[in-house]
Amino acid sequence: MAAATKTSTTSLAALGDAAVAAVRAVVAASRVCETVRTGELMQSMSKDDKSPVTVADFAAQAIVIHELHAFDASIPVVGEEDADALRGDAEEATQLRQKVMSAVHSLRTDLDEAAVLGAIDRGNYEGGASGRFWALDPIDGTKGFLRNDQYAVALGLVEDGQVVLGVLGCPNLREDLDNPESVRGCGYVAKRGEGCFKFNLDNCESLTKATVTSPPAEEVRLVESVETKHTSHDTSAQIKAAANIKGDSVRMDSQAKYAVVGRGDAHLYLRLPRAGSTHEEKIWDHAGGMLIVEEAGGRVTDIHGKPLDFGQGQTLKNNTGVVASNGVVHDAVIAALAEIYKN
Ligand SMILES: Nc1ncnc2c1ncn2[C@@H]1O[C@H](COP(=O)(O)O)[C@@H](O)[C@H]1OP(=O)(O)O
Ligand SMILES: [Mg+2]
Ligand SMILES: [Mg+2]
Ligand SMILES: [Mg+2]
Repeated sequence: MAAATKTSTTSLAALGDAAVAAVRAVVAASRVCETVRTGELMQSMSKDDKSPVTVADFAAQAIVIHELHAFDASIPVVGEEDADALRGDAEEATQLRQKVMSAVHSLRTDLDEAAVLGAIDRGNYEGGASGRFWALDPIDGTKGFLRNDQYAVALGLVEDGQVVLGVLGCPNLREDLDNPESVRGCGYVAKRGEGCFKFNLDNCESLTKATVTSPPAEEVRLVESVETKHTSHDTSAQIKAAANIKGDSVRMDSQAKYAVVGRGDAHLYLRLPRAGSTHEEKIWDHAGGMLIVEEAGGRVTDIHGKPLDFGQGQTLKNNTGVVASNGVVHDAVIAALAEIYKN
């Protein structure tokens, strides 16, 4: 890799106050998640939709929203979690609540139960096409987190339906996908019109520019979900063949997939609805990651080539699936998808 030049490094402060607040909040939450993942506080439960949520999801949402509120209390938050499961005297709720408090206190001893539950529940905004709001996934890829695999703390700032700031904390991601010895704990921040930057989660004040890369067909690498319910692996194999993409395929949980495309380690991320799926993608699953890839010089659309529409409430109801790429392979992939999905 080329040595850093003056133009390829910058300070977090140069991206402005909202970026500073967002990055510091994500870094703090990433720390708490790692404390839970590697310590004694892990507990998970199943939500109504059968997806898992853990002590760390709640603690991370509390930490991020507390910090964002201190930055600007007037900006509402669309967050994935709420505190219902932590309230009341039932044994499971009490146990979970105590562990969430211990997780938060590993970093912030000043927050009491009311502050923590209140912060979590402040993430109840419905979103929409006008005004500003944060979209927060306190742990994206909870299944990956539980497998000690990839997960991300993901945050986006949406302004009149457009993502203007994106931050990802990927505590279990190494700096180089091809080097298992490389440094672990990667952060990313993108500001609309100002580029995409990477940082080490241990030092978020110093940023290095991140850009997509465009290798020959033999080296174009696909990233896709580990979970077979989240994407069609069969269809992605067909797309690779049709679009002349010949590199390897890497399966990885969470928005870490956007991060590896944005930094140039992978070149195409496909999220392809399975036949008959009625799943609407949530805005917090894409807001942060999408801007990381776009500002790194890549392209992000749905499977029909339409831009993702973040102004429709909590879900991307006007979109189907996601294609994120280095830009160069994008049109061929969309053409191949049109052939496959017409049937
Ligand atoms: N049936 C589903 N189809 C697509 N995505 C899903 C589905 N169920 C949950 N998800 C969400 O998919 C994302 C992770 O998927 P992947 O790791 O495959 O990219 C997460 O945001 C997860 O939520 P969560 O934030 O609760 O982990
Ligand atoms: Mg979830
Ligand atoms: Mg998610
Ligand atoms: Mg989540």
